[in-house]
Amino acid sequence: MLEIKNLTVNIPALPEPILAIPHLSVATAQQVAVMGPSGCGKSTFLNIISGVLQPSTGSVKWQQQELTALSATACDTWRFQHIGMVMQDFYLTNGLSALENVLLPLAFRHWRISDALKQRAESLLEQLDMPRLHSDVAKLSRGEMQRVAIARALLAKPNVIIADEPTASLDAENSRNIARLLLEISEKERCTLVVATHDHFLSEQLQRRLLLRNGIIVSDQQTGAQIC
Ligand SMILES: Nc1ncnc2c1ncn2[C@@H]1O[C@H](COP(=O)(O)OP(=O)(O)OP(=O)(O)O)[C@@H](O)[C@H]1O
Repeated sequence: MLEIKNLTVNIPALPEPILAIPHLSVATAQQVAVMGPSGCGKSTFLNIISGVLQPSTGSVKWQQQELTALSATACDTWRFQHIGMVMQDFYLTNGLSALENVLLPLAFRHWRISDALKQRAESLLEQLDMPRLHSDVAKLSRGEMQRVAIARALLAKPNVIIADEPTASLDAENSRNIARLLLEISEKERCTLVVATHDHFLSEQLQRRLLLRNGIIVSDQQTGAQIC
C-alpha cells in the first residue's frame, strides 16, 4: 500500500508547488492511471512515489517504508528491490543485445544469472512481441526499445510497476499488447501498477483514474475496470 500525506514539491523559482497532495492512498495490487495535460505533474508524481525525487514537505510511505527517511543510496537499493520502472527515456545500453539489456540490472547484482531468469527474460520479450532478442538495441526502433525497457522492468517480479507513457511510441496493436501484458502481470503477480498515460485504451482498463491539473489531483475515480 502507498500512503502520501501533506506532500508538496516546490521549485525555488516558482511561486506555487509543482505537486501538492494532502492525502492519497493506493491499495496493494491496485491499477492506477495518472492522467492530465502536459506539464500537470505526472512525471513529478511518478518520480516522487519511486523515490527518484524527494518532496519539499510531507510523507511518502510504501507499506512500512517511509521513503523520505532514506538516504539517496538506501533509496536506490529500495527501488531496485521493489519497483519496476519504465520511464520515457529507456536508458538502454548500446552495444548490448535486447536480451542482455533486460538482464543487465540483475547482472550487476548476481555473479551468475540463473537459467530460470534467462528463460523469464526471453519469455517476456516474446510476450511483448519482440523477437529480435540478440539484436544490438542501437539498431532497434523506438517502439522495440520501449518493449525491451518494459521487459527489463518486469524481470525481477517487482511489487510495484511504475510506467511513464509506456505505450507512447507504439502503434495501436502494440499499445494494446503492452496494456494487456502490464495488466496481466499486475493481476497474476499481485503488483501495484501506476501508469502515467494519455492512452485511453490503457486508462480504461485500469481500476482507478487520477486526474492532475497544475500539480493537484482534481479527480479520483474508481472505474470498475476488470482485467481483460
Ligand atoms: N526541475 C524543474 N525546474 C523547473 N520546473 C520544473 C522542474 N521539474 C518540473 N518542472 C515543472 O513542473 C511541471 C510539472 O512537470 P512534469 O514533468 O511533472 O509534467 P508532466 O505532466 O509529466 O508533463 P508531460 O506530460 O509533458 O511529460 C511543469 O510545469 C514543469 O515545467
